[in-house]
Amino acid sequence: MLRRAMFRCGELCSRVFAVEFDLRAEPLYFTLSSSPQVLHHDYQRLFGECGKLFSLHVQSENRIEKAQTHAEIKHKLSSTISRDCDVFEASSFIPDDENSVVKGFFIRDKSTTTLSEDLLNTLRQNKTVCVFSYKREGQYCWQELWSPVSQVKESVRQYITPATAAEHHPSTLNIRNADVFYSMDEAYKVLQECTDIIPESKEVLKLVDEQLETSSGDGFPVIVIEGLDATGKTTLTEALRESLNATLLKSPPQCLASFRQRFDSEPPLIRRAFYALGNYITAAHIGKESLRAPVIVDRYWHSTAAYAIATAVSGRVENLPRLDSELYQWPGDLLQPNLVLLLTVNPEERLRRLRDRGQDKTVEEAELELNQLFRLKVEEAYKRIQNPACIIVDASPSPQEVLQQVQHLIRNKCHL
Ligand SMILES: Nc1ncnc2c1ncn2[C@@H]1O[C@H](COP(=O)(O)OP(=O)(O)O)[C@@H](O)[C@H]1O
Ligand SMILES: Nc1ccn([C@H]2C[C@H](O)[C@@H](COP(=O)(O)OP(=O)(O)O)O2)c(=O)n1
Repeated sequence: MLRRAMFRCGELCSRVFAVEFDLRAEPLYFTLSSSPQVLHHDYQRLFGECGKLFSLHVQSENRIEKAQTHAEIKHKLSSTISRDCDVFEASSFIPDDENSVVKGFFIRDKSTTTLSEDLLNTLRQNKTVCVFSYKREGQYCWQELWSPVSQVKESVRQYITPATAAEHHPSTLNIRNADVFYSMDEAYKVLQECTDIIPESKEVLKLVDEQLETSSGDGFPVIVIEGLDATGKTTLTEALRESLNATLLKSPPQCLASFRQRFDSEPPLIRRAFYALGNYITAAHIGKESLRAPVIVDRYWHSTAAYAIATAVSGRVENLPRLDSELYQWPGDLLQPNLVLLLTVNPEERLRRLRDRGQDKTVEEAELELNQLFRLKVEEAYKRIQNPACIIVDASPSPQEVLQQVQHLIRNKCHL
């Protein structure tokens, strides 16, 4: 019998484990079985190297607790563990089964110290954390529930059995209502669940309650400008406000500005729910303002969904939810704009603009590469969002030329 509620009896063997061994490649997938299996080359690289191997998963019925424990462990692993340790993201899931992912880490400790074991033992005090260790015998490797030497118990050996990739990348399985919210209620519930631990949640919910008098907007056109940081959104939206005599709004709205830093430090579940609610407040403002003048919006739901999806999905662009996935659909209860424009510039020009603003001067190579993967995923997710989809605008020319290009589009599409 397993000591924890985690991975209920019998369930363990129907699960696939995925270790993000190399971010540019597919994870390494394995299942468990009671009979030994010969491991081939890739698995030998992960399990065959010398050192101690562990995996650690967090499972709890309480999603806020689960998200926070996962974030704390991530922080502890990156700040405490020695340089001789490799830490990889690892998850366990039931293939193509929505919401089945249990997130965790895989730890390879090549040191001669007991630092990782001491740390794992501390983390294990938390009832939601489950630790497995891995042992080798020739070409075989097995997993068993880990406990410190002083408390060794009989544990069931489960042999590592190579598995193939499932149709949907595991990191896409838990996106709905954990990273992206498709109704206000779902995002609202998350903040309600954390009012005890994050008092600011109450204030945010109060602002949402006060603002929610949305008209569906039969008034002036509503134009959203989207794009990665430093693609020129501020420059363009200011120019459009002047030239169209428009009202300029943004999401998250000004009334949430003082809460942003607080929620940015929270795990994705809470952080994304905060941004989702920001869109509903902005929607209420749009509803009112569009009765008086055209409205320009600096970031809206495309940003919320694209960043959330790109952060949730690990590794390559190919791992994103498929083109026709429901995950790219606009929430049914959120006011739709008339036009969404996505500003794009090539990576070199964007870096130049960031540098001119005094940012990103000391980005290390590795981080640059990760940023590059992330940027590609955000842009691709932006382009896949539907109803309304965005129109791509090349924002590399001068501010004046970009403005003219956009004015032309607005005239054609919105008859302004
Ligand atoms: N079309 C453009 N050509 C060259 N530089 C630009 C252009 N648009 C904006 N910039 C500059 O690039 C930087 C980022 O622009 P900004 O409008 O602040 O982007 P965002 O709001 O998307 O982060 C600023 O220093 C701005 O002056
Ligand atoms: N409507 C919005 C706006 C921003 N976000 C999130 C998405 C990203 O995590 C950040 C991007 O913010 P960032 O500070 O880069 O943006 P600006 O510099 O304000 O253009 O905010 C969102 O989720 N929804």
